[in-house]
Amino acid sequence: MIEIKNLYKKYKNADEFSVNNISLEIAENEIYGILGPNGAGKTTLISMLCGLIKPTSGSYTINGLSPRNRLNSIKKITGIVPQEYALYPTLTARENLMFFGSLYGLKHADLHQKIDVMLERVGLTNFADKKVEHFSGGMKRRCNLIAGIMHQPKVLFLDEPTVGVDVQSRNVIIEFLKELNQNGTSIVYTSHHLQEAEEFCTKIAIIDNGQIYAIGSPEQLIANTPKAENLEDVFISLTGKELRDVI
Ligand SMILES: Nc1ncnc2c1ncn2[C@@H]1O[C@H](COP(=O)(O)OP(=O)(O)OP(=O)(O)O)[C@@H](O)[C@H]1O
Repeated sequence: MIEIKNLYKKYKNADEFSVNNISLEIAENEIYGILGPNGAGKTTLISMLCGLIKPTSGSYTINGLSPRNRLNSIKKITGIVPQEYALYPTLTARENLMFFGSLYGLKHADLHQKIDVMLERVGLTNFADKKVEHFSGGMKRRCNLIAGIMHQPKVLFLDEPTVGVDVQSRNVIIEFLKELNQNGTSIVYTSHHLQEAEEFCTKIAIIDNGQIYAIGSPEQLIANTPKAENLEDVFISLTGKELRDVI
């Protein structure tokens, strides 16, 4: 589904590579976690795969399509749920979703019905016509999520989809994502919530300093790390205990 070959990214004026020779294969229908400490390169990697920023070198294909000549086709089959809310605060949830749906070329009649179904699925029916600026963090995250999947993408990229939400919202988001996956959407996601990733992901790449440190299913990663009882133990063993403070 996704093949990444020797991908590098060095931002303008940066001394170091933020993504430093990453090669990965992500199979169809996987729930693939890209995990790493602050500044590891997760967002940079996902942003390149979404076509938001250009690699310095290296290549990737999604469903056999290369962004060099098929970026528009890639955009049609991928969905993005960014870390920052991609919602207009002064519009209502429904208005936001109408806007994103039309961007994806969905027809008006279908769109109304689809929005109702999606809002219901994430528990936002009663707030459909309220402005997003009044929403709680969890409500914004759930609305942000459906904005990214209005066109039923084959691949969905999610950058920390459950950050800053309560347990109830988290559960709704994760259950919704599992359902999407069961209906044929491959998922690539980043998170700092290791217990969530351990339960949710079918495969995980742990990255740091722009490089891959380990790849495997959660069970494989735990089994291959001496004394590890869970994914957090694996993570600490690979990336260390040092703080990653940068400004
Ligand atoms: N636009 C930019 N210009 C210059 N450097 C950047 C830019 N964006 C990110 N970086 C640097 O690239 C490195 C990787 O950052 P990135 O945001 O990809 O990491 P991350 O793993 O997503 O971190 P976090 O968990 O904090 O979101 C960091 O050193 C960061 O400071």
